[in-house]
Amino acid sequence: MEQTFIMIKPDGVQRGLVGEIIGRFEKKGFNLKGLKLISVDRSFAEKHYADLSAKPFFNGLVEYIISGPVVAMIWEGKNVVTTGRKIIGATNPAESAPGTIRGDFAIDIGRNVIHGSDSVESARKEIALWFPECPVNWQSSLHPWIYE
Ligand SMILES: Nc1ncnc2c1ncn2[C@@H]1O[C@H](COP(=O)(O)OP(=O)(O)OP(=O)(O)O)[C@@H](O)[C@H]1O
Repeated sequence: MEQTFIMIKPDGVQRGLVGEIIGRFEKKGFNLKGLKLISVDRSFAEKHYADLSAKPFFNGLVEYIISGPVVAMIWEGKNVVTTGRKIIGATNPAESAPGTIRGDFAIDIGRNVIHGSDSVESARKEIALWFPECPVNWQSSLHPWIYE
């Protein structure tokens, strides 16, 4: 089954949005396959955002991600990468629809609360980076109540 990497950024942790965000993914029907509260150092944050290293906001983005602990998660389910991005909302909260996480809880693009992988391939790379240990292997008993 498809997996995605979701990270609640330091502002989301500081603002007490962890339970709310996890609840949205759980209630949708996705399965939590990995979860940890972790502070990352500069070189790790630079590695995670390596694709954006040429962007003018790169240094600010790295400072933001290392400014406090983040919650790193693996979520699993059918189309979870694309649907996860829909649950999260547009990158710039000014353009995120109400009902999405960023639409409901964020104002500035540089404090947009959450990250979600943008493709199955990025999810694979990000899960390998953030969860080098083997995540717990379990299956939800709700499967037949969520999938036809
Ligand atoms: N113009 C900007 N100014 C400040 N920060 C920005 C800007 N554009 C993007 N960012 C930050 O960089 C992150 C990564 O940007 P990207 O273009 O990959 O968007 P995204 O894929 O929606 O976000 P994420 O990777 O966090 O899910 C954004 O979530 C945001 O925190």
